[in-house]
Amino acid sequence: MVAKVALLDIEGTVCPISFVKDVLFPYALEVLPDTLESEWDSAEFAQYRNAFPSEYAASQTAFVDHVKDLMSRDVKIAYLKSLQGYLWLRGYETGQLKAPLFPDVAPKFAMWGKEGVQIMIYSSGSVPAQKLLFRYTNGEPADLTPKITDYFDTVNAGPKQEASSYERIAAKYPEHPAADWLFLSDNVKEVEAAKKAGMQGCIVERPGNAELSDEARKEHAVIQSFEALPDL
Ligand SMILES: CSCCC(=O)C(=O)COP(=O)(O)O
Ligand SMILES: [Mg+2]
Repeated sequence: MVAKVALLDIEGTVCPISFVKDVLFPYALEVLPDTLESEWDSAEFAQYRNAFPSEYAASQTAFVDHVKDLMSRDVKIAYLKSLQGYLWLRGYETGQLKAPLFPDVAPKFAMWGKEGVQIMIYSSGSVPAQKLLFRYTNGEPADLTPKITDYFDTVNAGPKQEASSYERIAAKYPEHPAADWLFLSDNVKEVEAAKKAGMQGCIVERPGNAELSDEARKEHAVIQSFEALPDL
């Protein structure tokens, strides 16, 4: 496995799914009513409110009900992801939120840095939300953003289960053909899409992730820790 770019998913790959479901989502729902109360008509909040379908942007009650419904079904739609990033900002800045990265992640970032391997992120979370998560981690140093070259989400790259999204990402770096990229994710369909686009792919199996099928284990490389990755 020789790669020049490590392209990383977030949830279920660098941090537990439970951090997103049991910490980030409840935090967003907790601060939502007060945020709407104080910012509903503000110019800053307009970009988030106006991105919602008009029937939900019309009243605070409809807005909250829709956000709750989307989050209960873990719908990864761009306007929700964008709002979540905004709601999490204060939580990270005040120290209430800190991303619990798996212990093998930061050491691997350091190693890739030494080896000249570029680190890029591709998550359903919005780019601003991705930057917050890597800016405020439980690691030492806590801020891993200086090690990350670029960030991709469903807005600037497209859906994560489509090969065309990975082609778009690779095309931004003509010096790195698709074969130079290694995509790491907990999601089998995402890894299959990356491989279809010509990237290398590997499934990351973390505690709390969905069970992998025998077929997925046969078809793809599966690791439980970044330590298991050979030097790139
Ligand atoms: C980086 S924001 C928090 C995670 C999140 O909201 C999300 O949807 C993560 O999905 P992923 O594509 O990283 O599995
Ligand atoms: Mg994931």
